[in-house]
Amino acid sequence: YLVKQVFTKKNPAPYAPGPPGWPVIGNISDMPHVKPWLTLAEWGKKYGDISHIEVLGQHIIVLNSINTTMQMLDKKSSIYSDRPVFPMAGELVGWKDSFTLLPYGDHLRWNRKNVHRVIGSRTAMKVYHPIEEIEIHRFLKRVLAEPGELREHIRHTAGAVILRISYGYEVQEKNDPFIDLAEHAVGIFSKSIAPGAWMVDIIPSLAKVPEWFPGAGFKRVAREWKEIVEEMVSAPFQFAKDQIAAGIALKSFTSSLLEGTLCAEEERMLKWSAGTLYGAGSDTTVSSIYAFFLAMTLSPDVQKKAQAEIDAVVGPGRLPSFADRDSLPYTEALMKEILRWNAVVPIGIPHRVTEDDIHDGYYIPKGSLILPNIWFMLNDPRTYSNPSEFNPERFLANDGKEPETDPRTIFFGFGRRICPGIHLADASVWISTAMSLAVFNISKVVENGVEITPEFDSTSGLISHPKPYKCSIKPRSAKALALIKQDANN
Ligand code: HEM
Repeated sequence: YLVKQVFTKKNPAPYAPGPPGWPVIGNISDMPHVKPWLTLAEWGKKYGDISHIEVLGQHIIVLNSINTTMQMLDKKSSIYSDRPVFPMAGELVGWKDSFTLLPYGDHLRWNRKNVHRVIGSRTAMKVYHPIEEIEIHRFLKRVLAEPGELREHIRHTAGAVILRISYGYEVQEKNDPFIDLAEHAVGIFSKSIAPGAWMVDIIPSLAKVPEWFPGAGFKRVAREWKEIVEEMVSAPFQFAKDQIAAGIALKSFTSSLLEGTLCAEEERMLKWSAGTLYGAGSDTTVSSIYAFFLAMTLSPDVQKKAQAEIDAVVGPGRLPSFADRDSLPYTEALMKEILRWNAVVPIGIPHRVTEDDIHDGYYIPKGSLILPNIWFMLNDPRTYSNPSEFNPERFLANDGKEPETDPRTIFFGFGRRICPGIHLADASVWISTAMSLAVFNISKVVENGVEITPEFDSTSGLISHPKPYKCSIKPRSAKALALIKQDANN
C-alpha cells in the first residue's frame, strides 16, 4: 500500500489509495463478485472517495461520492465517456454493437441523438403517455386475476411498453415470443458481462483459442448465446419493417427512423439501437416496480398516506393519469424513495478514461476503468439522513428543511453516457406507482395465522432486483374493483 503511494518518476502523481495488491496479478482476488457495491463501499470508508486497484495491469478507479463522480464523469466528460472493451460480452457474444457498449464517438452520438428525439425529454414522452396508461391498466387486470404472479406481470408489462415504443409491436397476453426472447437475451447480457466471470475478460488473447481446445468451453457458450442475441435484435426489427411495407405500422421508434432514407450501415445501426432500447427497457424498470410492491408491504403508513393523497386529488371515479402528476407531491416523493432504496444498476456501467488525468491529486492513467458506486451514493449519510430508513418525507420541504438530493441525479448514471431511457423509466415507475396505489391494498401475507414479513435482499449482477418475496394484493373497494375491470382502452 505504501509502495503504491510513492510518487514515482514515471507517474505525474500518486495513484489513489486502495487495497494492497500482489506483483503482476495486482488485486485480482480483491474484485468482489457478490454484491460488489458493499465491498466497494468498504473501500470508500477505508481509502476515501477515490480508490484504486490494479488487476493484471488494468487500473480500476472506484468512486464513492456524488461530488467526485460529477466532477469527473460530468464536468470532464470529454475524456470520461468511453467504455471498456468486454471480450466475452462484447466481442464473442456480440453485444459490442449495442450502444451501451459502443466506444465514445460518432456512432454513439448518432444513436443517442435518435433516442433523444423519440424519448429524450418529458415533452417527447407525452406521445407515449396513452400507451403507458393503457398498458399499466392492463397490468392492474393481470394482478387482480393472478396476484401471486406479480413478478411475471411486471416483466410482461415492461416488455409490452418497450416493444410498443421501439417497434410498434403489441404483445400477446401469454407466452409472447418477443418477451421471452428479451428475457433470455438480457439474462445472457448480465451473465456475459459479470466482472471476473470469464477468464477471456482478463486475458483477451484467449478469444483466439479454437473452440475444441481444452478449457475453451466458453467459446461454445458464446456462440450459442450470440445466436439468441442476434435473434432478439433482428426478429422484432423485421416485424416492424414488414408492418411498414404492408402500410399498417403503428408509430414507433423504428418506424419514425425508417421513414428517412438510410444506407445499409445506418439500417444496421438502427436495428441495434432499437434492440438496445428493447433490451435495456425490458429488465430495468421491472426492478423498481417490484421494489415498490415490497416497500408498500413493509411500510403500511406510507402506503396509506399516498392513497389518501390520490383519493383527495383523483377521487374514486377514475384511475390516476399523467395529468395528475404535478398535483401529487407525496406520491412523487414516494417514487423518488423507491428509486433511492433499490439501486437498479448498483455500480453503473463502467466508463473508460481516454486521456491521462490528475484528479484531487491522484493519477488516473489513460485507459482506467471508472466504477461509480451508485448504490453507496444513494445510501451515503452525507447526502441522505438515516439512509437505511424508507422515508419519502426526505424529499419534501418540511419545517424549513430543504428536500434531500433527487436520486435521479445519481440513479441513471453520469455525463455523456447517462441513461437515455431516463424519462421512459421515470414515467413507467410513476404511473405504475400511482395506478396501483389507487386501486390496491398491498400487505403482508398471513399463513397459518402468522403474518410473514418479507426481507429486502437484492440479487447481484449488473442489474439488481429484489429477490422474490410474498405479498398480498387486494382491491381497495368495490369501486376500485370496477375501475380495474373497466375497458383499458378508454
Ligand atoms: C430503473 C430504470 C433504469 C435505470 C436505473 C437505468 C440506469 C442506467 C445506468 C446507470 C446506465 C449507465 C450510465 C453511465 O454509463 O453512466 C444506463 C445506461 C443506459 N440505459 Fe438505462 N436505466 C433504466 C432504464 C432504461 C430504459 C427504460 C432504457 C430504454 C428505453 C434504458 C436505456 C439505456 C441505454 C441505451 C444505456 C446506455 C447509454 C450509453 O452507453 O450511452 N435504460 N442506464
